[in-house]
Amino acid sequence: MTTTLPDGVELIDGRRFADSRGWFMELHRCQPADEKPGLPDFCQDNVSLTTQPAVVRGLHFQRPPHAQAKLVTVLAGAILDIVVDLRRDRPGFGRATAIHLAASSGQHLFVPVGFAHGFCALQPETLVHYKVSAPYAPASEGGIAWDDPDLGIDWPFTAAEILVSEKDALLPRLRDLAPIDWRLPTPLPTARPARRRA
Ligand SMILES: Cc1cn([C@H]2C[C@H](O)[C@@H](COP(=O)(O)OP(=O)(O)O[C@H]3O[C@@H](C)C(=O)[C@@H](O)[C@H]3O)O2)c(=O)[nH]c1=O
Repeated sequence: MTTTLPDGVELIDGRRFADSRGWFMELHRCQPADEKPGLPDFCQDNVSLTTQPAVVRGLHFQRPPHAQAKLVTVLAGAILDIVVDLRRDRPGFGRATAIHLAASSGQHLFVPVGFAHGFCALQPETLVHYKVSAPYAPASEGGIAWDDPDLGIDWPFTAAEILVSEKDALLPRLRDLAPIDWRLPTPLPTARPARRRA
C-alpha cells in the first residue's frame, strides 16, 4: 500500500468561505467547453451515511460501458479512502493507495475511470458524497475483496472489528478478476431525448 497518489487521481482543495454563520463551499462547477474542463461531466450524485467506525464499503467499480469516474467528498466525519489501480497497461496496476479524507479538511478526491474504490469509516455518522460520471448500472458492477492479501491494505482496524455488507464479503480477489478494457467508450447520458427532425 502507498500514499503517493497514482497518475490521474487528484486531491482537490475546496475553497471555503467562512463567516460568523459557518462556511460555504462549492463542491463542483461545470466548466464551459472552451475552458480547461479538468474533470469529466458528472451525471449522478450519491450520498451514504455510515453510522459506525470500522465499516468498510468496497472495493467497487463499474465495468465499461458504464465505467465511472468519481468525485468523493466527506461531508461529516472522516474516512480512509482506498483506490486500487486496475489499468493493466500502467506500472501501478494492482497497487492500493490510501488517502485520509475528513469533513474538516474541505478536500475532495477525484478518482478516474480504471480504479476500484472503497473506504473505511473512521468516525461515527460519517457522511460521504460522491458525484459519478456514469449512471448506476447493477449489471456492470464489479469489485475486489477488501482483504485481498495481494493488495496489502493497512486498514486502521483489525479484521475482527471490520464490518462489511454481505455483498462485499463475497467479492473476488484481484488475481481472479477477468481483465477489463477501460478504453471502451463510456457513453454520456443524454439529458433529454434527441429532437426529431420536422
Ligand atoms: C451504488 C448504488 C447503489 N444503489 C442501491 C443498491 C443497493 O440496494 C443499495 C446499496 O448499494 P451498495 O451496497 O452497493 O452501496 P455501497 O456499498 O455504499 O456502494 C458504494 O461504495 C462506494 C465505496 C463507492 O465507491 C460507490 O461507487 C458505491 O459502489 O443502494 C443505487 O440505487 N444506486 C447506486 O448508484
